[in-house]
Amino acid sequence: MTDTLSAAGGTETRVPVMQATDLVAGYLPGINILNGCNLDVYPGELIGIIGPNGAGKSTLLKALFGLVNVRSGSVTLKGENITGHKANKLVQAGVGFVPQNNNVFPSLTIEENLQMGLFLRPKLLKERLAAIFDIFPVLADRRTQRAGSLSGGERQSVAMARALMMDPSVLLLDEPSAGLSPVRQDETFIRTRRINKTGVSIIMVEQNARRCLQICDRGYVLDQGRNAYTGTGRELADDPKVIELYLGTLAKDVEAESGPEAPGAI
Ligand SMILES: Nc1ncnc2c1ncn2[C@@H]1O[C@H](COP(=O)(O)OP(=O)(O)OP(=O)(O)O)[C@@H](O)[C@H]1O
Repeated sequence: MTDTLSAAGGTETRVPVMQATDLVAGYLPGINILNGCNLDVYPGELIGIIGPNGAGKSTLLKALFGLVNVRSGSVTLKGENITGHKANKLVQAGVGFVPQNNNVFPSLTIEENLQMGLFLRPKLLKERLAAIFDIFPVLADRRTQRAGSLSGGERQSVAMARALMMDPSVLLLDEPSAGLSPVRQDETFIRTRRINKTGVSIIMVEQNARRCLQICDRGYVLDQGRNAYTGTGRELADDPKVIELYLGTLAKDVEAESGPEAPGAI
């Protein structure tokens, strides 16, 4: 599906950067986790996906990135069908993915981690490192430090930076603030918005639903593998039903679970 906009002198048809239509997907035979999900992200948008534990948010990201078997429905990238394409092919086509856990190579330095993100186009290393260090200046200062010695927030920065090395059109972020203190969570959200402002479309799954809705252009509430509510971040954050069902305790729970983290993190 495309969106037709009025523009000076005529109409302009916008093609979504990425679009999922009626996605059904799951891990085990006969058990579907996604039960007909729909999602689209247009150029330059920051999309938030929220919902209760087990709703299928991470599974949706994995289905977009070819990491879980799509049983029916489709995924397109700039209008091209990419349903079921493998992750390496998707990276080459302009999709970046930052998983929630195990998202850095701990024994490698920060710079080596970033280099790994560009192994498909090593000739661009100097140029891409300069662009990334512009967004993450602290990574440049600490480029020789091993990723295994970094805090959770710092690792998250390295993982995001690595995914950006290929200069993706769309970046998929799986709970980037998970396990971080409130201050580090805030830094992560600000950084995510900054990356988005450089022109990268972003689809972000988040447990910190309120904060996610504050920064995203549009959001999707998933429940039991289906779209429950969709709207702008503001519309969802102000919707009494969404507040009652999904925001009331969720944000408080996440804040209570977040532990302190060392100062001076990236
Ligand atoms: N590798 C797997 N094999 C089998 N079942 C899985 C696998 N990964 C996730 N699931 C199941 O899929 C369901 C949805 O999980 P998913 O991680 O997508 O939910 P979520 O909305 O991201 O939840 P959370 O906020 O708790 O991370 C859960 O019931 C989970 O147990």
